[in-house]
Amino acid sequence: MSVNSSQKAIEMVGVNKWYGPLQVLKGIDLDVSRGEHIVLCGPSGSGKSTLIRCINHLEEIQQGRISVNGTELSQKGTNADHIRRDVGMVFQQFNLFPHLTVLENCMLAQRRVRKTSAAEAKDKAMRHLERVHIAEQAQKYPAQLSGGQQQRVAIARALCMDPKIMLFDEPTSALDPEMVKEVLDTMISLADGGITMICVTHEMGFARAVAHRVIFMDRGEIIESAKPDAFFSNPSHERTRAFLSQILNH
Ligand SMILES: Nc1ncnc2c1ncn2[C@@H]1O[C@H](COP(=O)(O)OP(=O)(O)OP(=O)(O)O)[C@@H](O)[C@H]1O
Repeated sequence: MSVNSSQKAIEMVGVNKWYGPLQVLKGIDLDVSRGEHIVLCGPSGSGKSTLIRCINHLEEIQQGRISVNGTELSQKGTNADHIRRDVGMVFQQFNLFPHLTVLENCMLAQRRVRKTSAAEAKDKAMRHLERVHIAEQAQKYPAQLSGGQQQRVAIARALCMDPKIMLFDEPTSALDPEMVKEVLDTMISLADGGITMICVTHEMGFARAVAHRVIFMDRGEIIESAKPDAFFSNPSHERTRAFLSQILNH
């Protein structure tokens, strides 16, 4: 797992965000290096999803700066499309188009956004479906697949856009336990390929296996950020210890 710490993939400086009167991000400072893998954890409602959704302007921030691969996201998101070219996102609920086949799901954005030819889009879709071991399901519709298979399609679909950064928002939390491993294995092999990754998850085995850094958030703030060994064996903050004992004993 190589990290190029001289080059920043993501830079967040003094980011504050409110939903009405509720401040959900409080002074977030975060640098992510190219090739770095970050696992973001914390209690429900601590702002994890909001933080990663701000990176590609699915949410607007009110204060602070966010840059992606050296391009600063404008406050109103006028250059969000440019930023999103580099950023793939995978959600808890897969978000596949139900009326399109697996193959069509993987071709759509390539055709619409990149104006790729049908043959090229199909070729790339099949390559990524093979990469996530699901090429044989290409002609099926999402509803005909298991949750784990749908999530692997969602990952393949994101990869078809050649993202430099992948954001995962609790990608396994809607899955039956027996399907979690197949999705985590896919993500581990993706991490081995050197892509920059931020993953919101409570899968601490995954964090130990791939994370360069584990970040703990609580009530809109980054409380702790450490390498996995230190994070798990010797967390420095009481709130991190309480959170870890809760999830590890669950
Ligand atoms: N669209 C919205 N409008 C108003 N409040 C919101 C909205 N989205 C999130 N919130 C609130 O913002 C806070 C942070 O939510 P967020 O989803 O980022 O937390 P989280 O740490 O990802 O939680 P979870 O682990 O439960 O997904 C919560 O209090 C939530 O209720």
